Amino acid sequence: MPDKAFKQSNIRNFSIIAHIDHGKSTLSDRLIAHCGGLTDREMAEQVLDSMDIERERGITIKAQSVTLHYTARDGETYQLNFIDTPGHVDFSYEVSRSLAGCEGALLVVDAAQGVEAQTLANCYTAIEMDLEVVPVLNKIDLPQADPMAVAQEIEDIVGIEAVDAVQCSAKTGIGIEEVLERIVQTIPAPDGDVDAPVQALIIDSWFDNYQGVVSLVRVKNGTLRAGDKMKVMSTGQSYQIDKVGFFSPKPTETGILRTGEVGFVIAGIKEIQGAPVGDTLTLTKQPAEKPLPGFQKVKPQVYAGMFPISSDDYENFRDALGKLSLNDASLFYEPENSAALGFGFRCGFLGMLHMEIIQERLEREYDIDLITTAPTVVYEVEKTDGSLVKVDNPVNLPAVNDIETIYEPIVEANILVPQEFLGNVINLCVEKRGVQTKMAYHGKQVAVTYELPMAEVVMDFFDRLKSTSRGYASLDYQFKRFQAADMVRVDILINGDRVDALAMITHREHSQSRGRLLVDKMRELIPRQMFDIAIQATIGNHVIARSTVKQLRKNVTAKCYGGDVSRKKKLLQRQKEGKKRMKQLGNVEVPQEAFLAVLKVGK
Ligand SMILES: Nc1nc2c(ncn2[C@@H]2O[C@H](COP(=O)(O)OP(=O)(O)OP(=O)(O)O)[C@@H](O)[C@H]2O)c(=O)[nH]1
Repeated sequence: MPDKAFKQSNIRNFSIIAHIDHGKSTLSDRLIAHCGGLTDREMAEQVLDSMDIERERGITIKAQSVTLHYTARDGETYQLNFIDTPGHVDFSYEVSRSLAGCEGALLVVDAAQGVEAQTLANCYTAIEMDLEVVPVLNKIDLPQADPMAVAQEIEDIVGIEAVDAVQCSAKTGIGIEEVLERIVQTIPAPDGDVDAPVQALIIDSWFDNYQGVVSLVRVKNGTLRAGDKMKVMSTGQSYQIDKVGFFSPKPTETGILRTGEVGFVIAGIKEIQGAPVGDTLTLTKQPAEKPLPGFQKVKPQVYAGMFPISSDDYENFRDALGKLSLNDASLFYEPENSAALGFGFRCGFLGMLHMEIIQERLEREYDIDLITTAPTVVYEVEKTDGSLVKVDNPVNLPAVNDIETIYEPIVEANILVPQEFLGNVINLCVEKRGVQTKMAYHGKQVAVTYELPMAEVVMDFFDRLKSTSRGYASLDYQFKRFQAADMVRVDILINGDRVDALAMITHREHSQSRGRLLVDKMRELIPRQMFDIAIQATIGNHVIARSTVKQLRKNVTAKCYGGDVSRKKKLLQRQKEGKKRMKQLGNVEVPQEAFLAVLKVGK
């Protein structure tokens, strides 16, 4: 195939920036198919979304890459390295990491939907990183597609030229060759010096049970070969390179990765932290003086406790978190001990979706059953003695008498919404204690900016925004500052015992109603038992709401008359499975849902 006539000037490294559902996966598959990367059978499944969870949720989470060879109309064969990026608001960090390996990005916009906020944020990241942004109008086969209006919208809102944007339909295949031609013509070839000491940026690393750590790298200078001795610059550790190659999308060994190329490196690294993302690889025999700049680190925004239901799983859990955090630098964890839930970890996430995905991966890939506590943001607390502490766990909020002021994190949220739903969006923002700072009309769309408490945004804001705008509003947000707020801790007592894992921090204004909703919700969720269960919400010693689960022995088999034993067994089995997700608190059994009930009372 390609290799004999290798030319650095014929390499094009690019990513695709697109809002969810605008057709990134379909377009990727088209590009792969056009360049002959896979057989029809292999194409039957969308290939780039490799993890099960991604496929089920239909979203792209992890950066992956594929190398294609395209013979262009000018007769030259180009090597296209396409690095996939995730599309959800929680994962903009991973986008910047993928972009760090590229010279260009396709901005894919649904020609029937127009620009959305998330595309915007990622697009600005690409522009800041000096990438060539190539607009692509997708879904032109749809009758409601309006490519000219959307091109104008791109110019107005994103601020890049788009009048002659490529138009295509990833679904029917129209315009796909034009997209490839545009990539070749407008995205610059990588620069970089073949003769300089090797510098390769680790875009991603993951743990493979057979190969050890596999890293996806972008070679910025020099050449990496199988058999070379390489050094991980941050740790100073050296390893012999076993295999190098690229994904086609199947892993293909080439024995060599040259300046400008993107591919994998396997070097028998067994320790999980051996090749951190953002790090630089060089060779021991002629090491580079400095590592590459890497990319900006992100801090987790949301924290929650995660506790294995069975304490036997604790070590596995620690190990699994280590493996997951290898290619997810934004996942934070440290041991936490809860009186109610035992030993577990306090984990930090970028947002709620990130949290759900990690929880699902732990349960599915590592087979660990977990109880997750309600997520909370990080507060700054000024104490009466003048000291300032950060609190990411309601349990650690200092005693009321020791608190001078609590500061809550405020985000700036950019929302794009069609005019007809603007009223609904404004109402939602007001309900969430938002303050409007900007509003501008762009054709049919309105761009509004609000300052909102992060605690309100991370809970159910995104879902509410979507449902109030029939899915049309889009959101992007970033941390702005800390601001003094009248926050209180609401505790939950079950039969008089405070359950540390159920505490929440909330605004005083909402504390009464949320406490009420929470105890009512708990009453629904906690199954009746052999005795009455009192549920109370308190602030300090003050009870703000109470509720009781009346005693009753739920006898599910009573419904089966006669002697159908197998049906009876099945029912008992089902009841047992239902119990698996219960946690025994004192003599009360509390289901997992109760620990997340706070999320359901976000009003
Ligand atoms: N009519 C039409 N539908 C398309 C086109 N491209 C994609 N779609 C459809 O749009 C939907 C979303 O496409 P995907 O490719 O999964 O979108 P995505 O942007 O990859 O979504 P994420 O992976 O969630 O980021 C699917 O139902 C596709 O079949 C197109 O050109 N025309």
